[in-house]
Amino acid sequence: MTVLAVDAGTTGVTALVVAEDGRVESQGYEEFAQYFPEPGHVEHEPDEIWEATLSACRTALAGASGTPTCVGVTNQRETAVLWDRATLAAPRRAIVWQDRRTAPICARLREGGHEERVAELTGLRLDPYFTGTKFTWLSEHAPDLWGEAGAGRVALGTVDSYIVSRMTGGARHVTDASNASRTLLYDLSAAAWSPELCELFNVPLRALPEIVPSYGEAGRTDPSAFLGLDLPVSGIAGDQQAALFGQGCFSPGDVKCTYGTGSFVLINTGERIVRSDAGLLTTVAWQKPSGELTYALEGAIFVTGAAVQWLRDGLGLLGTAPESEAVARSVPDSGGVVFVPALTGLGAPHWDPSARGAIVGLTRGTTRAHLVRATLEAIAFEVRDVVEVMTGAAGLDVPTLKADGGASANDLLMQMQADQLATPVERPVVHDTTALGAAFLAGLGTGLWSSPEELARTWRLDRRFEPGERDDAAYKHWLRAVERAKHWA
Ligand SMILES: Nc1ncnc2c1ncn2[C@@H]1O[C@H](COP(=O)(O)OP(=O)(O)O)[C@@H](O)[C@H]1O
Ligand SMILES: O=P(O)(O)OC[C@H](O)CO
Repeated sequence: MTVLAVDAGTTGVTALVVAEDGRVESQGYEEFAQYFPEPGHVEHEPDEIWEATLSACRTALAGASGTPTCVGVTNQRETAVLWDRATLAAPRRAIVWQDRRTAPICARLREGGHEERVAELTGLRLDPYFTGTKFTWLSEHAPDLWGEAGAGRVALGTVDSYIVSRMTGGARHVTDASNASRTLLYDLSAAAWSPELCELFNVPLRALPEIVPSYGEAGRTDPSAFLGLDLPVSGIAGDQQAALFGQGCFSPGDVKCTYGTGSFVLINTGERIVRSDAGLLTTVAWQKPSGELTYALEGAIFVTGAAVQWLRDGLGLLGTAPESEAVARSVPDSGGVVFVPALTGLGAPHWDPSARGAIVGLTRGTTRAHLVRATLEAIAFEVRDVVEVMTGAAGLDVPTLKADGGASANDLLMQMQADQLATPVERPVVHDTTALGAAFLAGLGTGLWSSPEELARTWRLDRRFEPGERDDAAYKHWLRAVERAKHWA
């Protein structure tokens, strides 16, 4: 028996067929376009996300031994999507989590004295990252659509809700608690949409999805909409929470970092809602079918792998992202170059939407290899900044870091990370623990697996990176450069 897992990420969609023993039987992947209509704006075409989902699933299913028994969905979080409830067509592009256009709305709400109450209810902060102010922006810039949403004809949601809606032929409009907890509209303690927050952000509650547990049957795929398949959709979670699950971080204190477009460090805090005033977010990790919630503290870094992608696509310095490793290894250090990849502002622990990227320390001797190496170092520094907040202000212990995601394939980056943290970094055989986590949730949801403990036994170590010598002088340069990147736009 197998499970089909769909990971609709920021760069593209991955589909895995996962066997009962946790092995990946087959996979498919399809990139989709990124739209940057104005500086600071990042958009996706929902139809293209759906087409990429179908294509990735087709490839994965073609390599699988039989028909899967259920489907799990995981997704880039916070991205605001709208679609017509009857036709499922999207009337406009989605506003992506990285989009900074709502910085003025956040400032307005802050000036209005709302920040403390929003943080108290949601565990989040007033930052353009989250869905809430993206909806507010739409209400102000697309009033007709907002009228349609209020009348129940247009659905509002995140990428998980959109995909499940498409898979079920429009029969289900749902999201899970982990995704809901990223919207600024979810009351963490009440475990429900907050009417107070919906009013503050001008969001019609009736247009929002029903919140369901992260596993258990949430709907069935419609064969005419989804590749002829009639399967239960039995797992849904935001991608970072799914990765925490896929890494087997089931116990309080377990920590993982996923290196994708951005990097997200999550520590399981069990049944406790732990709050941080040092730049970490409090979030739902997952919700069991019984309703019981597991929470996490999160450090969200917006641009890590995307900086490598920018070297490739924006500057043409690399042919492929994996090439960054050999190019960086061709020099012993970054030659004094420091790159702060604040290309979409800064997230944890700084939270400055007006920060912009900075490259300092250039000389006539600087080569592309130095800049590429400085980019990998920047990723390790950014994660160190977040882990230092976890172990310092938040008083948590991080004895090892479990790493996953596309950029975790980079051995040099992983070694830099272990050195910078002075902590071992462990990478599992399956780097794509996000999709694996969605498969685990879906399989638990249908009884294919009986407990998380059973799943934990399927975790296999690929490589452990032991900490070596760390360059504190380079880190000091990094901290100075970060200060320069702040308050730029
Ligand atoms: N070997 C590598 N070294 C450095 N970066 C990489 C490597 N492979 C992929 N990446 C980066 O990782 C990102 C893709 O990882 P993935 O986990 O698929 O991201 P997402 O889920 O955000 O779409 C891209 O931004 C890419 O530039
Ligand atoms: O698509 P990813 O893997 O970069 O993850 C995006 C996050 O969910 C944003 O919060």
